[in-house]
Amino acid sequence: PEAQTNYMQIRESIVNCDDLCSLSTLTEENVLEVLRQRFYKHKIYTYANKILIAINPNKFLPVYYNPMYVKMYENQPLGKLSPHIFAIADVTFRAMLNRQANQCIVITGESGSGKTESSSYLIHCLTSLSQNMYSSGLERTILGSGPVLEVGHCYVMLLKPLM
Ligand SMILES: Nc1ncnc2c1ncn2[C@@H]1O[C@H](COP(=O)(O)OP(=O)(O)OP(=O)(O)O)[C@@H](O)[C@H]1O
Repeated sequence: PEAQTNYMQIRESIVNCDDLCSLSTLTEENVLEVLRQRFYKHKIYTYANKILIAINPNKFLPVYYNPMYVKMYENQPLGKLSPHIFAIADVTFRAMLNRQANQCIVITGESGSGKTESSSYLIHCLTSLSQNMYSSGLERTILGSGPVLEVGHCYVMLLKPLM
């Protein structure tokens, strides 16, 4: 029973590892194990410091995309709450406003990994965050136009402050 308890505790700590940089031993095997165990628990997002790793669940996970989540992640430092794409949108948006400087989000992954889907969630969140400043047709316009720049398996989304 003691070995069983230890095993459960190790599993639990693996699943709760929100940031790969907090692993005491950083090996490819450990990284993959964390991502795998989290994925089994429907935790598709994990940080590697300020990088967000998203694993395509291939099904809609409503728990992630409740509109309330945009509010929840608003103005929160990265890493304070569970890893989420809305957190990335929020910190980038805030950095753009506070520094009055261009910011960019790079989304990369192989074909079918979820780049387009992730771009849509980012645009959705950025639109909500900026709804006081822009017209409500913005999201439709941006979603219709697709990512700002696509190079190979890489999308680059540029956020530019209004002068
Ligand atoms: N976060 C997600 N939640 C639910 N389903 C997702 C998610 N990400 C991706 N998918 C599913 O995976 C499919 C493929 O994703 P997507 O089209 O975004 O990949 P991609 O990286 O843009 O592919 P390509 O480079 O070939 O255009 C989507 O149609 C969607 O069904």
